[in-house]
Amino acid sequence: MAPPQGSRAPLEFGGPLAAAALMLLLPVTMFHLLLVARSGPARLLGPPPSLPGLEELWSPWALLLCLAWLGLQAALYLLPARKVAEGQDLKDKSRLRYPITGFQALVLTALLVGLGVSAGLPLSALPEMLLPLASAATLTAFISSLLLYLRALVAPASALAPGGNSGNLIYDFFLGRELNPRIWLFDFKYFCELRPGLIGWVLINLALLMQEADLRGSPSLAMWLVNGFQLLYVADALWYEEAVLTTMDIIHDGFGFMLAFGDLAWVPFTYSLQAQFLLYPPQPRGWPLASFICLINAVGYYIFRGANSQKNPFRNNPSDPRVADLETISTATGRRLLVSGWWGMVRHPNYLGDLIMALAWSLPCGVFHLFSYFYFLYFTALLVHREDRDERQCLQKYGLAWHEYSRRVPYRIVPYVY
Ligand SMILES: NC(=O)C1=CN([C@@H]2O[C@H](COP(=O)(O)OP(=O)(O)OC[C@H]3O[C@@H](n4cnc5c(N)ncnc54)[C@H](OP(=O)(O)O)[C@@H]3O)[C@@H](O)[C@H]2O)C=CC1
Ligand SMILES: CC(C)CCC[C@@H](C)[C@H]1CC=C2C3=C(CC[C@@]21C)[C@@]1(C)CC[C@H](O)C(C)(C)[C@@H]1CC3
Repeated sequence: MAPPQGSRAPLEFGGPLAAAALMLLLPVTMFHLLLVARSGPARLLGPPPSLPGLEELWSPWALLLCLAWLGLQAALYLLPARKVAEGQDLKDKSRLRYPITGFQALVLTALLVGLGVSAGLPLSALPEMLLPLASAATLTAFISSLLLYLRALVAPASALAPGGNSGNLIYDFFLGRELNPRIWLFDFKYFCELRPGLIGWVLINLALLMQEADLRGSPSLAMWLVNGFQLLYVADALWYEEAVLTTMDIIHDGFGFMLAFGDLAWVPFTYSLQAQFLLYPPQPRGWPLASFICLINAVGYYIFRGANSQKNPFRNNPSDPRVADLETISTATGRRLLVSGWWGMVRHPNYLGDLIMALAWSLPCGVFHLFSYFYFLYFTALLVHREDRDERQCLQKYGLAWHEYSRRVPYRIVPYVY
């Protein structure tokens, strides 16, 4: 049921036609990249590799593995939580509760995988299954989005997201209609955003590292770097799990195809492209270069973590001693905006740190292969677009106060550049 005329949010992502195109283009791009990655010298802009047969693209075992993975992560989500956090205020001023079990899920998954490998589980065979696994994840995302769309038909208007309820079936299916679809404490969007895809990503990376060890006797330094950096990123996301409750995806976006596909398929299969790339050909890296790349990653992480660790406590409790000294401006909504610290440097310091890390993840693959920079290029486009969406949402929320913030902090992501 669409909200009454007049209360509809402006269409984002280019409207229904672009949403339809994206629903086709995103899976096609993902499969293209997976095929290119295993085709020897991986060329991003080269001719598409020949299409594999159906038996290479689909396997019922891969679907079973995918569902078992989701089942395992769901079971770990439901384990007794070290903490139950509250989300931000909803329209009716109530707050939802979220179990904080992400890091524990990562550690338990690592223990289970460790036990499995020592009992003979052939983890290094996983990369051979990436294509059918990606097909299974795409199908799961598609069916989940369909069920979520149907569920939203009977949801009360108060449960719907600000966007994603235009009345256009394709657009709403893509963006997602319900803001927080959940059954009791099991919140589907929160679960998918942080668990199966992120933990699946580092598991694929680990399997690629083990495959490289099988192929060459030991993993290369470049492979260690990519694995280490990305494990740090995922472990950080799960350690600071609560911080995801103040992100745009949880507060603003509905749960539809974009996030379901993004979380379940796009993240594990395209975010692991650098490790996939590193299997062919070997990329010898010396320690001086490796140390420099580590330094770039450390700078990115420092900015990313610093910025998110200022915004999140501030949003939960503005008088939190960690942020109480920061300068703020008031807004007509009663909420304040940080104008000093990281948020006084640019308007999206967390994006800046994230982008610097993205660069550090590609550098171990060398500078001659555009393919290994796919993540960096895609991520730059994603964050520039996301920043633009957020800017419009904040302008709508905070009006004059946002203009004042933009005047005081004129750069969006990169100081003196953008
Ligand atoms: N690896 C990946 O694929 C991706 C990673 N990310 C990362 O996820 C994280 C979250 O991103 P995202 O949700 O887009 O953005 P933010 O975490 O920056 O959240 C934006 C919101 O923060 C609040 N805000 C903005 N400016 C201020 C300020 N000066 N003071 C206080 N609050 C402010 C506003 O919400 P309000 O005022 O209503 O609280 C705004 O809508 C980022 O670190 C990003 O890099 C994001 C996308 C993809
Ligand atoms: C496929 C489409 C083009 C877009 C899909 C976008 C999604 C892949 C991303 C949207 C926001 C995300 C976030 C993270 C992962 C990628 C998606 C789901 C995040 C969980 C990564 C780890 C970070 O520490 C974070 C801040 C917790 C991120 C939150 C946003």
